[in-house]
Amino acid sequence: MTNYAWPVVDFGAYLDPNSSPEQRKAVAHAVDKACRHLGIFYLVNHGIPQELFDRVRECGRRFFQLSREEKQKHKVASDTRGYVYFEDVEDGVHKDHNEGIGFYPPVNSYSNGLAPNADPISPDARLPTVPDALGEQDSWPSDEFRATSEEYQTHLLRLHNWLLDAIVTGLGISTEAQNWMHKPALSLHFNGYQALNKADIEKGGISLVEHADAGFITFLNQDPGPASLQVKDNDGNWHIVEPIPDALVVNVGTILSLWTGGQYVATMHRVVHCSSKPRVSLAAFIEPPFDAIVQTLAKFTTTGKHQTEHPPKPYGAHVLGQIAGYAK
Ligand SMILES: O=C(O)CCC(=O)C(=O)O
Ligand SMILES: [Fe+2]
Repeated sequence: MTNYAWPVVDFGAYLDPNSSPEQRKAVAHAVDKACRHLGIFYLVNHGIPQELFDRVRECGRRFFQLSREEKQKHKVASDTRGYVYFEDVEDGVHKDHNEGIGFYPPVNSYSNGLAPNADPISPDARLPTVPDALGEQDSWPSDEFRATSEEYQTHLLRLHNWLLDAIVTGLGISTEAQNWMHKPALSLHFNGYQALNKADIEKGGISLVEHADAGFITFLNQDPGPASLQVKDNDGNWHIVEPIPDALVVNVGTILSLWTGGQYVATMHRVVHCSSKPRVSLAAFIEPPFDAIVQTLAKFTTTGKHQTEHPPKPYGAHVLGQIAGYAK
């Protein structure tokens, strides 16, 4: 296990209306380089007020401090939305040990009563609907929790549009062919971790099992310490992602990797939390709407690292397959 100097991308130039095209290109180049390496980087000067950055994580911390009984009230018969508790132990060692609460827009192409072209990020999209492919509707712990989360989402969606601009500049493509990217589905998943026990620490217990995120890109807001997130390199070695206060950790998901024929790496990551201080993180997943067709972009079908066939399919089919895979 080593500490690793992950790239730090200063996004200030992208957000500053006075910066030159060259300054913006330099940022786009830094994003491109990081995505090709292991698909992960810190983003600083991202424009989200520090106070909000901490306040939204604090909502999660207060929620996870509630009794199990209180938290269970937010279970919504889904492994994705609402409150979830995972504990998988084999021979006294944890393979998975975390809890979470997730908020997902309705799956608009899967018979939840919304028209297929409903804007998944419009306020209407979060009105109560019948259960959809991800389970029942969101269950917010409080109005304050919801208002803070929505304030944070608004900032993230703005940031996503800028980052998307940097990504397409870095890749030398246009977004025209993928217009869903301008109205993505944004989901929030708060994660809570208690310390792994002594046997876990001695025998390699895991808090959150190794995975790549299913969507396009993830913005992670992690506790300032201690370090528990780890990323796997191409040789199978794990490296710690030390928290940098106020920095977002950005990582590539499987769809952005698929877009680029594997030139951008879907970051393999996991969490091992050993400190007695509980840890909270907030993952914001930028995803295509479920009815968007995802496939490798024409530019990369012959230049991508992976020449395997990826027939175009709706994102919904892709992500539900991935969820089914986890559930095995
Ligand atoms: O807690 C973390 O640092 C990572 C969380 C994560 O990987 C996820 O929610 O997908
Ligand atoms: Fe993840």
